Amino acid sequence: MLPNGMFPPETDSALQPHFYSILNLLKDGVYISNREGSTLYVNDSWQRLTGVSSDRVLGHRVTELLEMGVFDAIVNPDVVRTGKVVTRVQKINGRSVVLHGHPVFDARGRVELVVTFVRDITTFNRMKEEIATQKSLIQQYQRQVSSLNPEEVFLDEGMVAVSRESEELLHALDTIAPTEASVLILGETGVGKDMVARRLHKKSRRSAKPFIKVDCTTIPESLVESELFGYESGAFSGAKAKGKRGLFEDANGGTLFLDEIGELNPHMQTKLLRALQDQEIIRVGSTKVTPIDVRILAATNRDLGKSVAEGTFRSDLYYRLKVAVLHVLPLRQRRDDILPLAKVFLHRFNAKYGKSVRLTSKAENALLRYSWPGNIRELENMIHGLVVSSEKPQICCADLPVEIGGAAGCATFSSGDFLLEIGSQPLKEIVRKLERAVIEEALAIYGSVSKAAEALQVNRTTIFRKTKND
Ligand SMILES: Nc1ncnc2c1ncn2[C@@H]1O[C@H](COP(=O)(O)OP(=O)(O)OP(=O)(O)O)[C@@H](O)[C@H]1O
Repeated sequence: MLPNGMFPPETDSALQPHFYSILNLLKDGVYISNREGSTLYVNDSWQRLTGVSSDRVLGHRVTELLEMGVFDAIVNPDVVRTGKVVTRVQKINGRSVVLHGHPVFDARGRVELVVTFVRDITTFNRMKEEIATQKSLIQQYQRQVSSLNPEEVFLDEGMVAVSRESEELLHALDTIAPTEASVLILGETGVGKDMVARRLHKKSRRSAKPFIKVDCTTIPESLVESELFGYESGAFSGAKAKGKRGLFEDANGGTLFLDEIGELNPHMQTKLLRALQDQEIIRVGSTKVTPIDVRILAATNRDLGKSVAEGTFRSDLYYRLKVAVLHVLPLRQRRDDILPLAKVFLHRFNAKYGKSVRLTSKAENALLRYSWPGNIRELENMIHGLVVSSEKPQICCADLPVEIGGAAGCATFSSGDFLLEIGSQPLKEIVRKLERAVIEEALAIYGSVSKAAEALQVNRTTIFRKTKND
């Protein structure tokens, strides 16, 4: 292919054929031109990569080939001018190739040849494009999903934990979860003890095994023992003929969550303590011992320490259960969770009933001021009720149950209250918020944008503009 004596000039002509066969073995394409730019040699890989036969280029100058449109980029002139390696991307026959042009100097140090290595990057480019498309699709989906409801999507398994207090609880929970320790979960009714227990299980090494919840108050006292430990055939009248496994056996390998443990009678407290200490149970009516491997979580809204002091709860069981303790605070002691929770519940019930109800800022303030004796359950039920019964898109203060709206003084509007509520802020910001609160109130009262606009003597676009989300 290369005329004898042309390349490389000093190479012994006997070695030249070997030299070319080596170049032909290369995976990368090789393209050689002289300092004038005439094409001297292309190897087989170059022809394969570009789909251009050697006849079309050999003997032609690279500049001519550029003009003829065979290439759209060349490196030869720049390599000759600079004496340095030059890199370019070239489109040839619809394929993208990357060129690395290397200078070969003569004895006087002049660039005599340019050896260009050619690598196909079409596939690489296509993959890059595909990745970019996938990335933008993912971003698009993320935007869509987050616009549906940011809190619901980004909070772990629907568990809202925005306040510092809740974050601390989650941190403690995640630390305890992977251990085998029994955990006592304390907190008022409706604070989320059940949710905490489920998360403890989920984050533990037992997560693939059963999570069994027992509400100690719902099992009749006479049946607690047989429910927990099971029974043998004929153990008592009304028992199944074949006998029955108890909840301890059902939970084997996993977690048993004893809710309302403070309600357990003294006899059962003793039986439970024995099961926990010995890691084995005996079915009612049987003498056979069955080993069990169960992690115990227990919850109560009672002050168990007091029950111990009063002698109604066994102290040894109490200490056996409280290897680790998690206090779930009442909602009034973690007020930063109130509005995120309210939004999650609004979203959930709006979706369920096909509505798009939202709270006015005054109504939100009322929620923040209320003491929530029934905690998260009370908030959830209240939002449920509001969504179900609301005929308007906005829930204002007056729509809230009296104990909540009344407590916040919703019936009257006072600029003094408003100032106290929002604290020190620039006047412009205060006016903007005040304006928005008035418009929201009007929307809630009049039930539609047109009617509110008419009442406030502005046009509809003003209402939309001033109430759009910040
Ligand atoms: N952090 C949270 N994020 C979202 N929802 C929550 C959270 N905590 C509790 N809830 C919801 O509040 C309701 C009450 O929670 P849960 O049943 O866990 O409370 P509890 O303390 O176990 O109540 P009880 O003392 O009556 O057994 C449930 O519907 C639960 O899904």
